[in-house]
Amino acid sequence: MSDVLAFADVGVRRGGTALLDGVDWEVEEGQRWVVLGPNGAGKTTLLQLAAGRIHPTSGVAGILGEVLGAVDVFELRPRIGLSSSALAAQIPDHESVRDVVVTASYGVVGRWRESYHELDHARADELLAALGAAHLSGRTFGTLSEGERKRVQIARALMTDPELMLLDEPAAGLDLGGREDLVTRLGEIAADLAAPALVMVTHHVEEIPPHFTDILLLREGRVVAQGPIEITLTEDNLAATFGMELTLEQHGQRFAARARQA
Ligand SMILES: Nc1ncnc2c1ncn2[C@@H]1O[C@H](COP(=O)(O)OP(=O)(O)OP(=O)(O)O)[C@@H](O)[C@H]1O
Repeated sequence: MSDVLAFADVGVRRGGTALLDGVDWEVEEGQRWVVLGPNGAGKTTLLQLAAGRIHPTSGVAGILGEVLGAVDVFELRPRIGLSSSALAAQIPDHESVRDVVVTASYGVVGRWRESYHELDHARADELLAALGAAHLSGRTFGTLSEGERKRVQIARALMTDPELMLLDEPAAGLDLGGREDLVTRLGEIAADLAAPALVMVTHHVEEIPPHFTDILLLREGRVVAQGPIEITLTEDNLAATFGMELTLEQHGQRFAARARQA
C-alpha cells in the first residue's frame, strides 16, 4: 500500500502562533479518515496542507508520492478533490449546476468549453445522480439550498477522478434531514472500493459516516490521538480533545456524544 499522505513532524506557524505542531500522519490508499476537533484546533489548516494549498513551516509533508516544496503544486492539485465552503463561495450564482460539476475538469485539462466531450457531461450527470442531485442539474447554483449546494460541491470535487478527496465540514449548516441524507451518501462513497482516499473534517461525532475507517483527533494544533475509529474514538480521547467530560454512544456504525451529567 502506498502513502497518499505522509506528514512527518509537520508544523505551521503564523506570526508567533503555532497553528499545527509536530503532526505525524499517514493516510494510505483505501482509507477513509475523519479529522475531529473543536473550533480553532487546526483542522482546516491540516486540510489546506493536504490539498497542497499551503506549505508547512517545519517538517515534511508528502502528498501522493510528492513532497510539498519540491513539487509543482499546480500539477499536484488536480489529483486532489477539495470541497469546502470557501471554494463554494467562489462559484458564480448564475452558473448551472451541471456546469458547476463539469467545469471541474476544465482546469485540469485546460480545454475550452466548446470542446467538452459528451463523456464529461455524462460523468457529471452520473455524479449528480449518485449524490441525489440529478433533478437539480438545470438549476442555477445560486438558487440551491445549503444542503443541495453541499451535494453539488461533492459531485464537483469527484469530477476529476481524484486520488485523494478532502471534505471540510460537509454537513455544516444542514438541518437534521439534510445531514442524515449527506452522511448516508458519504457512507456509500466510503464503501465504494473504487472511491479515492477520503479525509473529512468535522466538529461532531454524529457526522461520522458509516464505513469511515480512521480518525485523527486534534486540539490546539496537536494530535491528541489517531488510528482506527473502533479503538481511537473513546470517551477519554474525546474528553482530551474537547476539554470536557463526554459520554459516547455507538449505534451500528454511527456515533453520538453529549456532556456527562453529574
Ligand atoms: N493567518 C493566521 N494567522 C494567525 N492565526 C491564524 C491564521 N490562520 C488561522 N489562524 C488561527 O489558527 C487556529 C487554527 O485555525 P483553523 O482554521 O485551522 O482551525 P479549525 O480547527 O479549522 O477551526 P474551526 O473548527 O473553527 O473552523 C485558529 O485559532 C485560527 O484563529
